[in-house]
Amino acid sequence: MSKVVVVYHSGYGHTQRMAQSVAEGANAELIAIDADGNLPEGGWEALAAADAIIMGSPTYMGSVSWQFKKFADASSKPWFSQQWKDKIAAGFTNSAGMNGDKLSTLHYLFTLAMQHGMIWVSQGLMPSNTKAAQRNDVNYLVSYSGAIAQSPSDASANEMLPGDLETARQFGERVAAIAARFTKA
Ligand SMILES: Cc1cc2nc3c(=O)[nH]c(=O)nc-3n(C[C@H](O)[C@H](O)[C@H](O)COP(=O)(O)O)c2cc1C
Repeated sequence: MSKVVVVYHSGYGHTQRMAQSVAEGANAELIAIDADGNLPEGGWEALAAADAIIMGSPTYMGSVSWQFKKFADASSKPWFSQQWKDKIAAGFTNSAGMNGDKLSTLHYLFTLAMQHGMIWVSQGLMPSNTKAAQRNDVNYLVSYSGAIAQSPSDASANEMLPGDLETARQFGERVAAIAARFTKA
């Protein structure tokens, strides 16, 4: 069985809920980047042992949070020995706006994965974009590059929409299925 790790930062809990849904779908280990931008003990080792790494950050000012960026810069250490090369990679983000420049964040995560020589997995879900579309449909926000969610700026993490969380769960499932194809039995 392949090992999937979800590594994420969340300032106020919304992206954490999304990360939990992704991890549920992928049957993955969750690793939280803390408020100082550091991993818990054993975090780097878990990433080194993973077949797939799914990275998540809230969108802050059109990109990842500084805590996630600190983690990304610290990943230059495994980069030196090409530790993550040929691992499966994927990304997700959450922000207050329906758009809010979330794609910039996904592009940043993609670029980080490419720097590491990883293999990027797309969202892979059909868009819900017809006149009949409902806010709680899967992939209502219509992303192709990774999973996205939207939390109004005055909504608590408990109010994350079930459609966005289900989108995240199905995304995790997809990444795990792709990782399994790449993992030797
Ligand atoms: C410093 C900061 C910058 C933000 N920038 C954006 C932004 O560029 N686009 C957006 O849609 N929302 C933005 N937001 C709103 C957050 O993305 C939103 O509140 C999100 O749910 C926070 O996720 P978290 O609870 O995981 O930290 C910003 C929030 C903060 C605190």
